[in-house]
Amino acid sequence: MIQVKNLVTTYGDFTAVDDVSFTAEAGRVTGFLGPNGAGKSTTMRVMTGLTPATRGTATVLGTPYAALQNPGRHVGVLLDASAQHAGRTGREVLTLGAMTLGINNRRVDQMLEVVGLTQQEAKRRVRNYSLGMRQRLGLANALLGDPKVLILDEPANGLDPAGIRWMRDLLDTFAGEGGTVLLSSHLLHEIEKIADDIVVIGRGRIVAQGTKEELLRPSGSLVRSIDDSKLQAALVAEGIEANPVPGGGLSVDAETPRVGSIAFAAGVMLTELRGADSQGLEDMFLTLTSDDARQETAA
Ligand SMILES: Nc1ncnc2c1ncn2[C@@H]1O[C@H](COP(=O)(O)OP(=O)(O)OP(=O)(O)O)[C@@H](O)[C@H]1O
Repeated sequence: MIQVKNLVTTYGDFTAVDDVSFTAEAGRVTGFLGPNGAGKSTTMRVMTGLTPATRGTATVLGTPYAALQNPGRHVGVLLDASAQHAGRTGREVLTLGAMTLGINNRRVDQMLEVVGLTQQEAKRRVRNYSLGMRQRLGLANALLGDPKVLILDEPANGLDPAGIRWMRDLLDTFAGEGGTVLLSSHLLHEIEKIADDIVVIGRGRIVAQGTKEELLRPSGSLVRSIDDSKLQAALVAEGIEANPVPGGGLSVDAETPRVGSIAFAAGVMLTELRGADSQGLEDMFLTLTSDDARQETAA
């Protein structure tokens, strides 16, 4: 389990992470989603002891990362797949990793197989790896010490759709065996495919968190009737928000049975009543992204 509590990280007078709290549970894959510059990497760097917290705490398996003995045996970390030594072969990277962790060299071959790098590819220098291959190697490195927790910054970056599916299966298996996975991405559709739980961050603050089903669940209804104004008045009188939508009808902040019964009581005949589309998270994320894009353009 990973626990972040009221975490604040500042760079000079700039607050990159602003009172962030969330938990990544064991047995689940938690997606950490946010636009570029939202504070994901900074949070992960604090979790792994690379950047100090200004305030608040981040613990992994109940302990600050820096206090773990031989942390690679407990926590697998992949923060920047491009930062691996370009002059070493894939096999050398893993062999050195195994030596540092004090584990049997046999694990190198096992991990190469797990991440789908061939013996031939393992002999190539990392500078000649594609980004997707570097991600696979980084993941093999993170898995070397047979950890209980994985912290992965943008691990799907550079993977093709088949690679993303492969990663989802691998992380699902890891979590299925009781492991904790936290992975970041700036792409909603990537996170949607891989994660069970989602934490959304924007400009250093958590803006939403919950299970994927909760966050993507359609909420509200779309209703059309022979008298939308009368229906709107009846809904508003019950304290329910109802707004006209282009093309006719109302978008209503209530589930369909409640809308149906209010329409019935008000004597308004309905011509259409259905659940709204699951646009909520996507809309929120697009707003976050466009706000940040505007800021960057203005800067
Ligand atoms: N060492 C640093 N000094 C000053 N500002 C920094 C430093 N590192 C990060 N920042 C700033 O903190 C903010 C958060 O950056 P961070 O890298 O955590 O975002 P991110 O969500 O991981 O973004 P991306 O998806 O682009 O990787 C950004 O505005 C960034 O410019």
